[in-house]
This record gives sequence, C-alpha cells and structure tokens, in this order.
Amino acid sequence: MISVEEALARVLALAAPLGAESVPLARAAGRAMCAPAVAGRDQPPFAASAMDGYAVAGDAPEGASLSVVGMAAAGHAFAGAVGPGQAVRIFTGAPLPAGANRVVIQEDVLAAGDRITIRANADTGTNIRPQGQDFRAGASLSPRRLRPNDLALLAAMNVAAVPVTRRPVVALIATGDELVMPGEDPRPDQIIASNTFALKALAEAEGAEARLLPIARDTGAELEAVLTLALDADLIVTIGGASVGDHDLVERVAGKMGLERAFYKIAMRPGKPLMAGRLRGVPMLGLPGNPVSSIVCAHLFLLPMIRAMLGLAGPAPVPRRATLACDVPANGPRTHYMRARLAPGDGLPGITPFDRQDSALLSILTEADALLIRPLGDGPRPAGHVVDYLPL
Ligand SMILES: Nc1nc2c(c(=O)[nH]1)N[C@H]1C(S)=C(S)[C@@H](COP(=O)(O)OP(=O)(O)OC[C@H]3O[C@@H](n4cnc5c(N)ncnc54)[C@H](O)[C@@H]3O)O[C@H]1N2
Ligand code: MOO
Repeated sequence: MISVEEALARVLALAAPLGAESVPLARAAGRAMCAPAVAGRDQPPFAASAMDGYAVAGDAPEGASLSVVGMAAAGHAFAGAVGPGQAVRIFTGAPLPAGANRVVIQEDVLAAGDRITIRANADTGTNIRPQGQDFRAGASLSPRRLRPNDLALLAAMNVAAVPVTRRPVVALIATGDELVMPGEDPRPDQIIASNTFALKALAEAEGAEARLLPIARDTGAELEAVLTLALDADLIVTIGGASVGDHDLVERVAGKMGLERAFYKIAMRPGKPLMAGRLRGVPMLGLPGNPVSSIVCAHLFLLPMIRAMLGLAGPAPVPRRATLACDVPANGPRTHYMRARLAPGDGLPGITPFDRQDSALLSILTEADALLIRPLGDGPRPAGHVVDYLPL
C-alpha cells in the first residue's frame, strides 16, 4: 500500500493538460483560460467625468459666475474646449472636454439660463477619472479559472473570445450485478446505483463533461465491452469491483486489456482498494464501490486529475485548519478521512467527526461538510488540538 501523497503524485502524473479551444465570452464562465488575455485599449479610454455637473477650467472659486458653452454626455463628447470663465454641462462617464481640470457637481452650483454660479463650500475634488485609471492597453490577465468578475474585466478589455482548455470527457462506469438505476424496479437482492450521480455532479462542477455509461454486469465480457466503449474518453472511472472478491473483476479485466498500472491499494480509509493506471493510452481511475469511499476518493484524486487536465495551477486538494471540538482516539495504519461537521469558533472553526464512519453511510455523508484528516499512526488527540480538514 502506498501513501495518499504518493498516490496523488502518481495520478497527477497520468493527467496532462488537454488542448485549447476558443469560446465566446458569454460562454466562458467557469472555463479554464489557458493563455494570457491582453487589453486592446486603455480603460477608461479618455479622462472621464465621475459625476453629473459642470466641467470647468482653472480655479473657478466659490462665487465665480461661468458661462455654459456646451454639453458632454456619456457616448457624446463635446468637440470644443473650455476656457477661463466658461463651463460645459457634463454627465457621469462623459469624456472631459479639452481645457477642463475639474468637474463641479451640480449640487454645488446655482444654474440660471446659460450661466452658473459656484456655491459657497463647493467640493474641491476634481471628480475626474484619468485615462487608463483601471488598466492600460497591453495589460494582461493571467490564465485562471474564469469567475464572473474576470468576465467583466475581459469584456472591458475588448476581448470577445478567450482560449480555454477543452473540457475533459470523463466516462463513469458503475459495475455490479446488484445495481439498478434510480426509478427502476429492483429485485429484493438488488440496490440502487447511487454514487455515480455524486461523481457526475462533482466532475461537472469541476469543469469536466461526464458521461454515465451502462452499468457493467459482473462478467469479464460485459466489463470489457463497457470499458471498450469508454476508450474515446479523456479519463475512465470505474466504480466497484476493485477489491479482492471473486466478483471484483476490474483489475483482472483491465489488466487483460493492457492496463499499465500506476498503483493498486493505498493506505487510506475509506478508499483502500483504489487503483490507477493507463488503459490503451487513456488515464483510468478504479474507485471502490462503497458509496462514501468512491466519493471521498473523487475529492482526493478525481477532482485533482480534472484540474490537472484543465491545466490549472495547484491541482492538489488544499487542507484547511480547524480545532477539534471533542477528543479523538488514536488512528490506525491508514490516513482516515472522517466525515465531520464544522461549527464557527472564536478563531478557527471547531470540527466534530461523526460517531459512525462506515463507508456505506450516505446519510452521514450528506450531513457532513468536512473530512477531518487523521494522519496514519497518529496518537489520541484532545479537544482543542489543531487539525487539518478538507471542505466538502
Ligand atoms: N476480503 C476483503 N474484502 C474487502 C476488502 C478487503 O481488503 N478484503 N476491502 C473492503 C473495502 S475497504 C472496500 S472499500 C470494498 C470495495 O469493494 P469493491 O470496490 O470491490 O466494491 P464492490 O464490492 O463492488 O462494492 C462494495 C459495496 O458498494 C456497493 N456499490 C458498488 N457500486 C455501487 C454504486 N454504483 N452505487 C451504490 N453502491 C454501490 C456494493 O453493492 C457493495 O455493497 O471492499 C471491501 N471488501
Ligand atoms: O477503504 Mo473501504 O473504502 O473502507 O470502504
């Protein structure tokens, strides 16, 4: 059995960044931008008024009476210039007329016909946004997963389409004679395939395109047929059949098909029978069948593989810190990812593992919002001890 860290390094070595495609900005949310985007112009492209009021030249002290010689609005520049004793009616976002060095807000003037008088105690701020105040032409936005705010910045940069990494296609294959799909009529000795739905949602939320393949029954021929259907994917994920029982066929069948195995079995709980490798050139992850095991392994290995295929920096899960809210006993010889609940604390949040940690308990997993990480071989720890966790 290898460590979780070693297993993560080996699955990431299987996952190379995919090629790029161009998408219009309106379809780029959440996508992995894979090359810098460069601003085509300054923003604002001209010195602009930040307020509604009057653009003036020179001192224009309180009590000054000025003649209004024109108007500038957003999208409608004033072609002339402002001189001493003059003002231009101006609105927020309008280009500042030549000669102007200040905008007096309209609340600070008395207007009568085509003249204004600056009121006493008028604000002396310039109320001008200089050209290029936000960014300059040639400024670049570095590659990243695009958030809504990034899209607004790209649009302001006049970038209409962005290069993004292609979405990895993830083929999900549930295995087992006992499984039927939700809504079907199970025999008394059957159960409903459940974890595939969490895995699909997790993969899609991370930026992959997930495909649910037909459930593979427990025969070599059927598993081989479904694995063959998946060979055009970027990543093959099997669920179940990973352990040592007579009906656990994944290792044997994938091996017969030419799997180059990267590892099998890790010192982790849940998730011990995890397997990874490359099947005819396609990265493959063999998840254990127990629902919680497969979902925990997805957080630890599947999502980092997707992030690596998207070319995102730092694909490994990043633990956070919390304070134990209760005593915990010594841990065994596998790193334990305990389903746990967080509560706000004075500094760090408090974390409490659930009493029941069986890897079949979806009802506990759904109440959990964290995986408390208990390092392998760690001794008992008292309440108040600072620990690592992964958010769920
Ligand atoms: N003699 C040993 N037995 C087991 C060992 C071991 O080391 N020696 N390891 C145990 C551990 S740990 C795990 S985890 C499981 C993993 O087994 P498999 O990956 O072979 O999974 P299955 O046997 O196919 O299924 C386990 C369990 O999960 C249910 N299952 C499977 N797929 C789904 C699905 N898509 N949705 C919902 N539930 C699913 C299945 O019915 C079983 O109940 O092996 C232990 N045994
Ligand atoms: O390691 Mo298994 O994944 O306990 O259930």
